[in-house]
Amino acid sequence: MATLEEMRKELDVIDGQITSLYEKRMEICAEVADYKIKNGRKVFDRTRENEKLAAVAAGMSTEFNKKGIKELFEQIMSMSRKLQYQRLTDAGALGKLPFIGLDKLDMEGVRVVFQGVEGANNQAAMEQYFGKDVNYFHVAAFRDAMEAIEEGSADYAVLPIENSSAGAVVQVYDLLVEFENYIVGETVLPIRHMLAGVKGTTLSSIERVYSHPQGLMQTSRYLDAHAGWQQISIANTAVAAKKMLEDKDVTQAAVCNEYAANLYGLDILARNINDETDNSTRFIIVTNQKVFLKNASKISICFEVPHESGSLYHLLSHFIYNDLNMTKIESRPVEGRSWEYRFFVDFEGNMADPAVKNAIRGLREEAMNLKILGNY
Ligand SMILES: C=C(O[C@@H]1C=C(C(=O)O)C=C[C@H]1O)C(=O)O
Repeated sequence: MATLEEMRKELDVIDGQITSLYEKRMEICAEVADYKIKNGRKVFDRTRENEKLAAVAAGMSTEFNKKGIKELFEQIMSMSRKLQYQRLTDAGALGKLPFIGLDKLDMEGVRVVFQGVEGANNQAAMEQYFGKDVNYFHVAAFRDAMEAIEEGSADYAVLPIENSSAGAVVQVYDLLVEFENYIVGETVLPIRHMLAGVKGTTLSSIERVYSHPQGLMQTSRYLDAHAGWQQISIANTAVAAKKMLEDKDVTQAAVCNEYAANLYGLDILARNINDETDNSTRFIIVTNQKVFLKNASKISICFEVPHESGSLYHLLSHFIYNDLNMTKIESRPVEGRSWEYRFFVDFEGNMADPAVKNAIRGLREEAMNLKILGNY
């Protein structure tokens, strides 16, 4: 039997042949790219790739090798496509993305919509982004806010997209797909619960505490330590704060944010009483124009993947290959197609950057229904 050293020498010879054949193959792929640039052909040809996979598998004698050679050729062809996208980018053949770059967002005299009532966290987020003097109105549902910007009764909507402890606001993700509206900004609001009452209220005068069930739950450690306080659920934290102002009763207090406490002229009796100290919500700023800030640094996209093994893996390779840092991935069911998913990906980058154009080009050809949700 051959020694390990002898077997390794044999492998080295074979690997030398594979590597030089790989280089030769890639040179031809570069010529294919030039042909495609000249003739306006797409890089990705799924039929040709499937035929190739079947052909290489047919040449194998065992099931194990059939599977292995297919995996290997999937990788080889994926590299071939990436080389071709690169050449298309270098040749300036990527075309323009249908988004207009702006130096700054139009903030003059704009009208902003948020969902909820006066004093809601959505309003606090809006003021954090647009300033206190902004012209605004509020609506009952997230969908109403999307409709308001789509039809132009508002220029921007402020919508919660993700909470640091509760996770994604899934309705907003689905609405971003449904509406032709785009993300142009984001703002993160710390959610801090306060105990607030009308002037004269003290910790010892309180008998009842009102808040949204979430507000009561998120502050249960603090509230439960006061055995004599009855905890009562109410529509939301801002409504609880408003009730304190209306009732002017020192035997009751509200769990609400500082913004609502100030809005309704309440005294804050205890600050930051939430069990989790680091509780914040990320809000997006949405408009109906396809615009992006020239200094934008984050892109949100979504796409559906073909129902085949390895398809998400292949699509995500466009980020890795183009050195783009993915910051978030979320999935949602595709309506009307049970067990199929739409993926939402956030990554760092600007649309004017060739690496981004390159990745988007690849994703657009290889994924289904790619949508750029915004660059901000
Ligand atoms: C090289 C081509 O481009 C792509 C890459 C392929 C490959 O590397 O074999 C096959 C089909 C295309 O998706 C081609 O169109 O032939």
